[in-house]
Amino acid sequence: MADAKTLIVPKGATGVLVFADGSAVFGRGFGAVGEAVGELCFNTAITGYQEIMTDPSYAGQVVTFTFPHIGNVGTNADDVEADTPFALGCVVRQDVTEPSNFRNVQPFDEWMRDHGRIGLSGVDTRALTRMIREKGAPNIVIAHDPDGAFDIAALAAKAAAWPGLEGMDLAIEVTGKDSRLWEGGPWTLGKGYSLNETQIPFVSSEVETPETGFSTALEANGDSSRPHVVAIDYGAKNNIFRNLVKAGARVTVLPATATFDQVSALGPDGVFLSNGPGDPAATGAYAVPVIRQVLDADIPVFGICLGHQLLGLAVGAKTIKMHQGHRGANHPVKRLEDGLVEITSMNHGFAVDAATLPANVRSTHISLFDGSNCGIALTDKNAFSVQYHPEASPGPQDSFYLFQRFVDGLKKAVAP
Ligand SMILES: NC(=O)CC[C@H](N)C(=O)O
Repeated sequence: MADAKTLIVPKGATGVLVFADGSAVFGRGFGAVGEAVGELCFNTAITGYQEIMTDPSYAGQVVTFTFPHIGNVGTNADDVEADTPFALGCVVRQDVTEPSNFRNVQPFDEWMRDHGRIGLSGVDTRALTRMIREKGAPNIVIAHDPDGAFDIAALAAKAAAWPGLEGMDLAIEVTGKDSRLWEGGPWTLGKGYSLNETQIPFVSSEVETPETGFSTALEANGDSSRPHVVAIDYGAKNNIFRNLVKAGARVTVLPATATFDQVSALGPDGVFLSNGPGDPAATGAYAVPVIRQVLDADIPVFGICLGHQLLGLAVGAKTIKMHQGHRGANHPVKRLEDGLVEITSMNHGFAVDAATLPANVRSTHISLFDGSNCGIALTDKNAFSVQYHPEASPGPQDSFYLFQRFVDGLKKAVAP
């Protein structure tokens, strides 16, 4: 890493990461030409770069992949967790090569370019990861210019001026704007995504009416013998909804700003709180009052990641910004009820501070990497949440049981 004052852009460098202190890491740019400012984090997953790039929880962040070969299987229309990438860009060790996979539709670098995302290759990602581990996730600018005409001091000033993720509500920017009915279960080889027949007829993807809000959704949403989960979308990964369907639910998705009246008008058997980007405390300003009303109404609740942090805030706990966060597909988590270890998918930079949990909330899971809180359950209500990602995508599917546990609990609730 070189100092800004002595910095000369090396010959052939077409991409750069610039830090707020003026230091820089050069490489080769790919994908979109331009620059973006955000937080740099690292992800240790070996597979699933397209799911990672399209996870809305990465809004405001640039991902450096520790696995050296990224892009080598190209991209396709199925391996996406949202309609578009949300990570601002990525940093990789090897240059992106010609895709080699029967599922490839478009090379990764073209896909990045078409979606306005900046890539940087040829970087010593091990050194970068060690630096983040030691100093914490930094604010950076990533830039790509085929002529290598970088004004490092100006880019460093932009990185320094960026306020950082703490205090930033990004859920409001990435949430779906309309209510929608979710259809379809998980992907299988040769079949793609299953369309769950009991979820049909699919009447409309926009069921909001100006007078009644979302109240027409219930009739529209298929088989009423399946428990109805109303999912609040703070920046949800699609595979969460697919897993809820697989577990037997029918799912209506509402925007992050949905009011309690809009939620309850749908007659939910359960409410799901999704993952999402940014600082939970900032999103909590409007999300927490709604979640408290849901809890007061004794509607069962399940939350994942940001949804976990928001449930924590709703019961009176505090959230904290972590030093470097957890991002990868191999994170061991211990289930405290019986000591079972789940290997999990993770993506978070904030956490629930277990020391602030009130008496009626127990810690259910902890990280075996650093002992941080990874799950909570209320002792006096049917409400629980986990910090990690049981929907995988990418990652192991050890924790699918959580979807089943939630939906089975609702079936009991709706049984005659
Ligand atoms: N995946 C998520 O939901 C992330 C939650 C939150 N934005 C965090 O960084 O901790």
